[in-house]
Amino acid sequence: MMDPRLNSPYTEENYAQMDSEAALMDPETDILKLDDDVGELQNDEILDTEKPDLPKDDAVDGGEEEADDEGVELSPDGVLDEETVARGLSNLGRSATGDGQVYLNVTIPGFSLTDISLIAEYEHLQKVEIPYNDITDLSPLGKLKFLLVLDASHNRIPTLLDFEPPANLQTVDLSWNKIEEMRDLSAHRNLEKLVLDNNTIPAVQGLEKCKRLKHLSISHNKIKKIQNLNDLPIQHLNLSNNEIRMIENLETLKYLREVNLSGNTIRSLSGLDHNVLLESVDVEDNEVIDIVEINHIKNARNLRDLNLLRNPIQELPDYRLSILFRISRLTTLDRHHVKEQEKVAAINMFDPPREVVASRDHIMHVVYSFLQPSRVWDSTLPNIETPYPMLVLVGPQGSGKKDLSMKLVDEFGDYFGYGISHTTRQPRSDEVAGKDYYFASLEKFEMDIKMGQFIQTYQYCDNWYGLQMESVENVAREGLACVVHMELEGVLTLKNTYFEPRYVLVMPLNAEDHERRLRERGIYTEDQIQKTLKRSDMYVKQNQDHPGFFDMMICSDDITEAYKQMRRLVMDYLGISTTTPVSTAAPYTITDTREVTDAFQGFTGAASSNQMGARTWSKPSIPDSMSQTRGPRVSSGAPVSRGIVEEESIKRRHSAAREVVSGYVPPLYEQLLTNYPKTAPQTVEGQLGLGENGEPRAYSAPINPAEPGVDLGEAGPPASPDSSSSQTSSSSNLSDLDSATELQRGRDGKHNTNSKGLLPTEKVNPLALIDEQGYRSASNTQLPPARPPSAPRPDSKTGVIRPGSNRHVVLPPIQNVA
Ligand SMILES: Nc1ncnc2c1ncn2[C@@H]1O[C@H](COP(=O)(O)OP(=O)(O)OP(=O)(O)O)[C@@H](O)[C@H]1O
Repeated sequence: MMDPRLNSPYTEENYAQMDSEAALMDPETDILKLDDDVGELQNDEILDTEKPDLPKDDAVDGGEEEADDEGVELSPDGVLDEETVARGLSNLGRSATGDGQVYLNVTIPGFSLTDISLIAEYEHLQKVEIPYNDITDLSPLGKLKFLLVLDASHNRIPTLLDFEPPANLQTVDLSWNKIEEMRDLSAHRNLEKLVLDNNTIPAVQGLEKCKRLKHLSISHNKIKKIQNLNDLPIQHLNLSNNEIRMIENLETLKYLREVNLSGNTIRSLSGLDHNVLLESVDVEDNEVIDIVEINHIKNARNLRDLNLLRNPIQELPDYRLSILFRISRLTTLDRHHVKEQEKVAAINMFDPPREVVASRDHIMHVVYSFLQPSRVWDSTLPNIETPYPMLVLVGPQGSGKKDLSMKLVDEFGDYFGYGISHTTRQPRSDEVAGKDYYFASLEKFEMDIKMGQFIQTYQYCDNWYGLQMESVENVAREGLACVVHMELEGVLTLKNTYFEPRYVLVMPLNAEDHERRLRERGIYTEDQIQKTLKRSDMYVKQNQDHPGFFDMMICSDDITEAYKQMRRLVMDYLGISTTTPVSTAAPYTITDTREVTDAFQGFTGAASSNQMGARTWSKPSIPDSMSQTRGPRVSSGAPVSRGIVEEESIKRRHSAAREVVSGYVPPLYEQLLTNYPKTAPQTVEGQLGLGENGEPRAYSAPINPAEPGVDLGEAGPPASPDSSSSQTSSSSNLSDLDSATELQRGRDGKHNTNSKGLLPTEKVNPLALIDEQGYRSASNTQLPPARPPSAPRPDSKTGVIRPGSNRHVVLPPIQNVA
């Protein structure tokens, strides 16, 4: 057998041949490895991939001797012999001195070696693997000047690296030995990886000069305190299964990427706050109990792997989602791969997007309402033609939307009623229960939720707000469109319902004015003011990010101006001349009923021929069928000015017609960018009514509080015009009214009148109407039970008109009239 200690067992010829083949050889075979490669060889890999997987028990104990197949005894009495070394050599390559070919590695596991003196003669070895022996003395290694990698794990070595240091020793595995303490390793300053697992080391020390140490593992020892690691470039630190109680002195480990502190008695993750490059944290089997501990590793932007198994924190409800919510970038948690769905679930659970909250809110109310005995809300029942008309003023607190709503209802009481929300907040001194809000205790509010009463609810500044179906229905039953005001979240819920309100964003654009207004009210805390101001940005963003979400925006910096704008808008809806006041408080005179009729008709004509969309507002007073008979709008010989919507619509149609005739097809981008209204222009039907004998009057039903069967509740009905004042206002605008009355004539030309000779929508109590139809209402405030499927549907032919949705007047869409 050739002497393996020789520099080159091969001739120059062989070497040349090997040199050329080197690149082709499989590195796995471990037959040929040039010395150039050794330097680049990842020491970790060497240890990991080449270390024989020999459990300690399998190692040959002293006394037993190895023999090969031919019966040759290897290293008798634990003394390393040449034959054993020869068999363990591998990786032929250029020597570090560059003067020949040598074996660079030796692997001699499990030979019960106690004496390795012979190894000193193989001075070119760069990698020595001698695990699973009984070695106590490594001093012969001092002769291996070129040693880079040492694996002497599973031996009986009592002292750490107690031999003359090879200049470049980089990787050392001395796990499973008898080392009782760490000594000064200043001499091994090129150490990059040191593994000292399963010894009995009580303290980390002696590493101060190891300025290249990247990997330190001292698990299963007796370490009580993390210390003496300052400023080391450690990337992987394993101090698992020690007696460590707190994480400390790691802040200077700027390169720390992986830390394993499992199997200690650590309660807090504080101490990891500054290790921002952490990718993996393993604190399995510790005493981490509080979810807030996670905050200490939140700053680690690269953290992907976290193990908190066997910590009390696992007992927390929704523990896994809580963690994922706090650190959503994790890919592995508690050794389990994190699924995308979990991350979504975590966000939906702990910080759900407003849309999700709204959907849940909606689902909750739908479910609770289904759990109640089935009810049909006639007046707001959706139908294929038009939804029930609602106007929602939305904006941040203090934007003035409530004032605008109230004022609108005051002035346009013939058209709008105020939808009173419920709230758990305390009434203010100037507020009237049942007018501003229905004030309820939290218990009552919750009970109402469970009773399926709400359409939507929202918690704002610790108080609950909600709109009940009955509030809307109360307004609808009067034949009025409902005006409500709410925060954005309420709108998001409403958008899930079958209601299709128009949404007007009332926005104070000047933050300072807004703040001043909030402060002047003197009812908000500083926190509330700040929250409100912050939420203003949210409204602006919502408006920008979701074009069309709001049908219109009104700047409410100047509330008077805002109301003017609102008023114009509403008058435009209603087709009322903008030059004339409408309220009984500020009546205006209609000089020529024709003008009114014509105005309405013109409005109808324009919009009805507009095919841009289908969403409409309805006013449940006038049969649709009648609304189609109107002619063009002319007033007193002069054309009545059209609404802006109408004008725009006509312009668009004319231009479209011209383009079609001329064969012009707009390019795609133009089609895409054309700023059509987000909401569809509609057919405008009877909004106006003619009184009997040609008298103009309000067509909507003035509710007489004294009238039996009508319970107005605590606060009475939503603002509703007084019928006498309406009637006497031949002056009263409601230019509309003339034609509306006309429209309310039956198909046979007769009025659908009740016993008092009034139009059903004017005097008929909807509840009485329901009773007439055989429905019973337990109390006046209660709505009727569901109509049995077999029950005849009330219709105008029988002279009884179902309140609400079977009669429609349609309002045009909101356009910015500014
Ligand atoms: N049903 C509801 N759903 C959601 N938000 C609502 C609802 N009812 C009222 N809100 C809104 O809750 C917020 C707080 O109501 P509150 O009555 O305390 O407001 P405010 O201080 O009077 O301010 P504002 O003048 O804007 O109404 C307001 O923005 C209000 O519009």
